[in-house]
Amino acid sequence: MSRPTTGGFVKTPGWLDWYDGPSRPQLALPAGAVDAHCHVFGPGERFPYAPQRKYTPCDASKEQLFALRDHLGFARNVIVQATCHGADNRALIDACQASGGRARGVATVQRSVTDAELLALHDSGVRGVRFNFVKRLVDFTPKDELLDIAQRIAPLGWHVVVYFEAQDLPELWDFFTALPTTVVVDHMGRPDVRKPLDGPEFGLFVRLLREHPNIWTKVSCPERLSVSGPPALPGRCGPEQPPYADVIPFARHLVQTFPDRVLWGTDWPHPNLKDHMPDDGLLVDFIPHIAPTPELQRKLLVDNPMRLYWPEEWKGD
Ligand SMILES: O=C(O)c1cc(C(=O)O)oc(=O)c1
Repeated sequence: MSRPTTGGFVKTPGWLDWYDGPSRPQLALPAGAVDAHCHVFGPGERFPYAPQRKYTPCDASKEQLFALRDHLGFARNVIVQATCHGADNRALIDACQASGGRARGVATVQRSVTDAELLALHDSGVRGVRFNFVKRLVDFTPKDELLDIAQRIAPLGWHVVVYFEAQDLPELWDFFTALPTTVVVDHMGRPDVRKPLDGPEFGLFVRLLREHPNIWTKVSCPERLSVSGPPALPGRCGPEQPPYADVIPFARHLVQTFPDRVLWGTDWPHPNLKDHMPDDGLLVDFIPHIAPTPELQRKLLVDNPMRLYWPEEWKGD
């Protein structure tokens, strides 16, 4: 079934809609598990997409996100502002407010944001800002503006989420390591998984985390990073043939080396995929391949996101 986009918007040609009727995961998620990277899109008629966006998605509402959360067995969501909404955080705020405390948000703000606006975002559940360096998604923002924003949000106890491609890390290194907050790197810094795990490119990323204890990463989006599959689709993968096998060594290395600084998320509704749309239930079943023990799974899915997003409720040590 083709998903609509409302409000007079037209989906980007070739747009892949999110997967209809995902399977129920075989993995029994630990109690209180958090999907720490997902988005809401619109609906466009209520929350229009930003004029400067680089793509127009199908709508993906908060009700649909919360239904997926319950179906997969997650307790909570961290909703990350998608670039198609620019710095207009209304859809994100609406979703956080409607969640009954079960969703936190990562917003996108401009330098012109006022202190009162930041406090209102905090009251809605926002706990971080996102800086995006992926050229196909955003126009360039000068680094001094971003640093200014980071300095403004630091006193609120917020963190910075960054999204970039592996080949751009050398140029971004000094900026990232100067940030005054916890820094969370989206999607493992997008490694090229055809390159060796112990090669210079991924090695630089591992060094970034090793030398900077304030830097965390999301071991998410194998469906974006995989080159040789197989995809997380019914009949295409299984216990003997895990999905996205070429991504597993990279993600597992990060989980095992930095078990207290990794997060996991579905990335639903999976913007801009070109090849296939994963079954989100099978994506959850990918987790044991990268976090092979119950303890690693608990840190990845409960302890770490709770410590970062719900510290007042986190009872761990
Ligand atoms: O790779 C992407 O296309 C992508 C886009 C967005 C966004 O548009 O915000 O977020 C993501 O996490 C990933």
